[in-house]
Amino acid sequence: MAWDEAERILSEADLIHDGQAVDRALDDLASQITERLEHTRPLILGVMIGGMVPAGMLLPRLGFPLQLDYVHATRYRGGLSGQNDLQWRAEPGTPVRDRVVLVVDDILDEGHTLAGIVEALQAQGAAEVLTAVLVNKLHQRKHPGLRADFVGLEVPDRYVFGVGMDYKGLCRNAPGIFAVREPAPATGDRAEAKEPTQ
Ligand SMILES: O=P(O)(O)OC[C@H]1O[C@H](OP(=O)(O)OP(=O)(O)O)[C@H](O)[C@@H]1O
Ligand code: HPA
Repeated sequence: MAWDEAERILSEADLIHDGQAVDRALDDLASQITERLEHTRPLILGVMIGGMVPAGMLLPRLGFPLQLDYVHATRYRGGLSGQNDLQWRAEPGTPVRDRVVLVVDDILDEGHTLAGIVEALQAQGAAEVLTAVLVNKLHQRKHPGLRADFVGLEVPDRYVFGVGMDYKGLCRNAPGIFAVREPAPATGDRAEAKEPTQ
């Protein structure tokens, strides 16, 4: 774990969206999701690990009956660049057949994670699969045609962390959304993430 490095990264990072902006975005997401899903008895699936923070902040803002479960699929696995394969660590425990499903994640970056999850849920017979992300990263490297149905905030094409998003497994608890100041490998870069020495 990169504890010393994370402390330095956190102290030098640029604040992109503060906690109040995050709260406003979650309020806005909640009203859009309510309008679309309140009569559908949806299954909400948080995407572990990062999605647990925005999902936990979003759910108390939803005032209609829903069911909560999770999936765990990871592409970055503690690094700063995504691997080609999406590694499944937990499929949904709740059957999705004929259900309206809302997948909640922290960030839509290149979109391969959400695309893989949506494809798996559709293959399992979900009636409809919708996606909500706290942040969408702005760049032109998206999985073809991939966009989230509900987006809270936009972030620039920099490595970001906070409100669920990690820097090498740490800093998910930062109360706003921060961008790493020092140059980091672009997330589209397939190079191995450099692990720090302790
Ligand atoms: O749009 P993409 O480029 O596919 O990246 C987005 C995904 O990457 C992160 O997950 P990660 O694999 O880092 O796992 P984590 O949730 O444990 O941080 C994030 O939580 C998204 O699920
Ligand atoms: O910029 C990012 N930050 C944290 N996790 C991520 N997963 C994909 N992109 C990012």
